[in-house]
Amino acid sequence: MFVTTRSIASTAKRAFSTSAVSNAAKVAVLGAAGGIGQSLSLLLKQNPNISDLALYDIVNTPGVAADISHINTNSKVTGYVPENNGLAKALEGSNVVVIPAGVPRKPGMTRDDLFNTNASIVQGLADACAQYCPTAHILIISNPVNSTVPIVAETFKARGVYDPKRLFGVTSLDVVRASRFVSEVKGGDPKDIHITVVGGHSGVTIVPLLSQSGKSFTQEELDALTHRIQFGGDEVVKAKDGKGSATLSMAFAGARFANSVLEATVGGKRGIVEPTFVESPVFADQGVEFFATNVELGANGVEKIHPLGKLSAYEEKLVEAALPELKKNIAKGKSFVASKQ
Ligand SMILES: NC(=O)c1ccc[n+]([C@@H]2O[C@H](COP(=O)([O-])OP(=O)(O)OC[C@H]3O[C@@H](n4cnc5c(N)ncnc54)[C@H](O)[C@@H]3O)[C@@H](O)[C@H]2O)c1
Ligand SMILES: O=C(O)C[C@H](O)C(=O)O
Repeated sequence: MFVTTRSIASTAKRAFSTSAVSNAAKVAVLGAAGGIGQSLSLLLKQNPNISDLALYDIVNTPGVAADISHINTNSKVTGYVPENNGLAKALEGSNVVVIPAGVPRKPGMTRDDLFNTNASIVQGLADACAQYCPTAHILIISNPVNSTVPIVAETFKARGVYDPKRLFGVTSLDVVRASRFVSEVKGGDPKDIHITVVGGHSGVTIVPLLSQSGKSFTQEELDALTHRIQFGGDEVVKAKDGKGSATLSMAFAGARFANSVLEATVGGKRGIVEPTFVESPVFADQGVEFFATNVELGANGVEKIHPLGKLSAYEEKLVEAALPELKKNIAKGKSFVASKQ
């Protein structure tokens, strides 16, 4: 169902003609009525690089879209639900698709416990993206990211449209948390504290490289900060006490990552580097096909995958612990898609 009566054809045309900036884009949010989806859509409405914001969910998007559409920025907001081919209409002409659809954790659950529900949701949405916007940049927030990203890759491969440069697992929240948590211990403005976080997005697969921050830490600080960055999500899950996981900080981190992708792709800006979980050569020789490191973004998405850089002995051990878990998570995502074919 449309919130406005405009046809999808006119939506697509407008995406490149009547915005405040000449290179403005269409962005679709799938899962837009959820905790992350609503706040993320609110932040994206303030982004001048976006001319069309298409909000899709299985419920409630007409209301969310009507509400956000009153904000006085240039972008046009449309809301879609599955009826009347809503998903196809939301996706057609999209330059970027952000996916926070799926269930969040409750206390006592791991992200992998979400697999049974979220794998099918993500696969279904990925299959629609492969059909209706095969060249869009796909940003995956839905957990478990270590498995949902390979699910999207395999789904795109099955349709013959996979481009590894255009698929990103969003790990920005780990980096946002790391700079905040380090500032709490060491002082300073978190915006000036840059912590590289590599690996994946769950527990021991989240590997902060504190030795590269230019700051010095006692062993006690290293242990405490590393644990807090790896398990920061649990703090929010526990505090929300059964009402979900991080939504507001995730929306902030997701909007920042989406903006970087837009600036590099449709905006033509060069030299933007973001941490993200992508198909990567860094540990491919050890059978780990996807890995998060800093990635330079370019016109076609992934431009250059940065290496790990120099690691301390402590960090080498963290990476060693992350690799088998990552390998298992990636294999689980791939075999899920294979089992459906
Ligand atoms: N990558 C990260 O760093 C990160 C951070 C926080 C949360 N997450 C994950 O993001 C996901 C969403 O979290 P949330 O708190 O927003 O959950 P939520 O339950 O508040 O919202 C999820 C939304 O997805 C929608 N949805 C379900 N199936 C759908 C489908 N087939 N198509 C479209 N929409 C569908 C639901 O209707 C709901 O509105 C969870 O899997 C969570 O674990 C990831
Ligand atoms: O912890 C979660 O389940 C949500 C998210 O992955 C997070 O890191 O906050």
